[in-house]
Amino acid sequence: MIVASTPAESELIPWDQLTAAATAAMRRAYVPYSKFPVGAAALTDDGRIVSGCNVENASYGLTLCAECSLVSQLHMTGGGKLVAFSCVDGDGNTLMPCGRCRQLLYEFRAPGMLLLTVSGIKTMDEVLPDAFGPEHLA
Ligand SMILES: O=c1ccn([C@H]2C[C@H](O)[C@@H](CO)O2)c(=O)[nH]1
Ligand SMILES: [Zn+2]
Repeated sequence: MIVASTPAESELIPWDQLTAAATAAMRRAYVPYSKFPVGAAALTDDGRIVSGCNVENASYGLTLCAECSLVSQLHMTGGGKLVAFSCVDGDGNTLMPCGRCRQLLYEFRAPGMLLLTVSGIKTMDEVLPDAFGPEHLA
């Protein structure tokens, strides 16, 4: 199992590989409305890289963020938890996951999951403090 529990351990994460996978996924985006392609990639706790792109819809609110597609791929390719996450826009620049996607990622985080953000490598707790999760369901 791969676990990087603090930002100090982030050198264990193949960030370049994740960003390359996110960029490849971004090129598959379906974005006729926003024209804003997004790609996301994550390392799983058994060493896979899963990725996703945004898929928009004529009913704009039904748009799937890249992270939705990533979580779907996580399950379709064997499940597990996410150890590290990276997300890019159409220029290949690091992008912050939206609020809804932070919640999606929280559900499938491995302990100590790290995110590459516009302001450096952060923990899930830093980007979604005091999160609601399955542990709160009685
Ligand atoms: O974390 C995010 C933020 C935005 N988008 C997509 C949704 C929409 O298609 C486009 C513009 O918001 O970017 C994502 O895929 N992930
Ligand atoms: Zn989102």
